[in-house]
Amino acid sequence: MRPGTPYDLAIIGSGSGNSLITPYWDDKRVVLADQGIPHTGAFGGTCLNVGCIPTKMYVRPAALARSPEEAARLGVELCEAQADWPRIRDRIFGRIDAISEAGREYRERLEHVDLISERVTLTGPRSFRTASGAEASAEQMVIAAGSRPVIPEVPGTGLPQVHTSETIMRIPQLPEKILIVGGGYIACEFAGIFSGLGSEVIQVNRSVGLMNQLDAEIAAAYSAQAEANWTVHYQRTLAGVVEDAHGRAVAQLVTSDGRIEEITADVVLLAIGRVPNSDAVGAAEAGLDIHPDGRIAVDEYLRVQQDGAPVEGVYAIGDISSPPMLKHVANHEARVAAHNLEHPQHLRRVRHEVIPAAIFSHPEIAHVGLTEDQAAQQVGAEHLTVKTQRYADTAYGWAMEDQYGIMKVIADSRNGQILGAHAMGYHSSNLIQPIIHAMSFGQDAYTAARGQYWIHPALMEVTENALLGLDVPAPPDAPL
Ligand SMILES: Cc1cc2nc3c(=O)[nH]c(=O)nc-3n(C[C@H](O)[C@H](O)[C@H](O)COP(=O)(O)OP(=O)(O)OC[C@H]3O[C@@H](n4cnc5c(N)ncnc54)[C@H](O)[C@@H]3O)c2cc1C
Ligand SMILES: NC(=O)c1ccc[n+]([C@@H]2O[C@H](COP(=O)([O-])OP(=O)(O)OC[C@H]3O[C@@H](n4cnc5c(N)ncnc54)[C@H](O)[C@@H]3O)[C@@H](O)[C@H]2O)c1
Repeated sequence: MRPGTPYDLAIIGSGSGNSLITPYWDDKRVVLADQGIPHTGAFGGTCLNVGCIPTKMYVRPAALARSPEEAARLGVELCEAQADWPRIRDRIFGRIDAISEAGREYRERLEHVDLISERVTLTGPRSFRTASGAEASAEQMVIAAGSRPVIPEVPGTGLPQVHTSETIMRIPQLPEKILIVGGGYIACEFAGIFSGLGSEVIQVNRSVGLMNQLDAEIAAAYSAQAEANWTVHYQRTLAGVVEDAHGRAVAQLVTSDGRIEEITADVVLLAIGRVPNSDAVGAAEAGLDIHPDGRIAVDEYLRVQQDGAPVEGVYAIGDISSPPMLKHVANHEARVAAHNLEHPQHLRRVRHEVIPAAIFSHPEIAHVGLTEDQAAQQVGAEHLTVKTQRYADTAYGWAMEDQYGIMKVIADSRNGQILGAHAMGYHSSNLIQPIIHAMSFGQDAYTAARGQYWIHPALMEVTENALLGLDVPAPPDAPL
């Protein structure tokens, strides 16, 4: 680091923050601070090292390991699947660690970029101090310091058998039995992975049902599938974990009627949410406005707020400030922040209207827009038209002998505006994309269904039929 003169740009966080260093900064001075991923010190943030990418690299082998069961339904006998965890793990991290390391080396080589591999704390909106005491300031700043797993304040979470998403993917062996605490994205994705690879999975959730934040029909359908695929216990809260004489974890759970229940497992995975790292960067102490859930407050241009007013040239992006903690949202915000840093006189707004997401569990879930309950509240239940299309009622669904796939689309029956879509089943994250497209570009359901050819008999006919099933008016000169 070069003490004294301010940098042109300071960035905290090498996840989405790393992509802000565009060629515009080639003749300027940039400082990028990242303390590294806990336990490995890896460069490049959550998605690459401990998030989206490695989890989905586990989802694929887990799906393959399930194929004998699916094949048998279609009359094909495959031999029993045998997952080789060390090989799966080493293939995944063999690729990821190399990419992370290459990213670090590239940044270190750049003359105009100083990389600080230390924890930093804001000393003001445009300045920070490193853990070793060096100070830096900059004309412009982006805070992209992400989020971290919530660790419940109960005894035993420090035991070596107890993991979060940051450590579970590097364990030495596939656990025979895993206890997963939580009923959201991370818990459900890992339940799908470990059950597919052959572990006995017990998932416990505080409330009744899994993925309760979703449309109620999809949450209920998913919960029923999960209950069929692995063991699920509801209304259990973790009270602590101890180690037994055989080195296994014994989780103590409080039931809804106050009893203590014990579950013994090889490993315990805690997946009960993530909190923004605003406290870890000292955002409140630096005078920035913080939402009650810990997110740094930003305006529509992603400028941080101080006493309700935007701070020029200081931005926050990604999990530290976004309501949805999703990589595609963080990426979009990085593009907006990159533009606004380079064009302070022509700021662009962030686009948060149509945000989709997928949960890569077994089955996979995808959603965009309002749930049916939210849509009813927003436009009135009497104005809704809703179609739930079963995969099993399409030609490709017959080919798959599909048993549970559904896509539900919700629209305003007065004008065909698509308000939301929710799907569960094979490749639902792909099948939903035409609806994301239609919603993003303001295309009504009638036109989206009939204004294009749909390849027959592709699985995408699920999406076509869901749209065709809505009771919406044909616009003037509608496609036939
Ligand atoms: C298991 C898992 C699976 C996921 N799967 C998906 C998915 O499939 N699809 C999807 O869209 N999203 C997924 N997500 C969410 C996604 O990973 C995040 O939304 C995204 O990575 C956030 O990016 P970011 O740039 O805000 O933060 P990060 O990528 O977390 O970057 C923040 C960086 O800041 C550093 N940092 C923090 N505090 C300091 C400090 N004080 N000083 C210096 N450095 C600091 C951290 O070390 C980190 O490298 C997943 C998350 C997890 C945990
Ligand atoms: N595919 C994806 O896009 C993907 C995958 C993983 C994570 N993520 C992102 O990461 C975020 C965090 O994921 P997550 O699964 O940890 O959080 P989550 O908010 O999705 O789910 C948290 C779960 O933990 C439960 N819970 C909360 N506090 C609890 C407590 N004290 N005891 C017991 N249970 C408790 C909640 O009821 C909920 O079921 C997600 O919201 C999502 O934005 C996205």
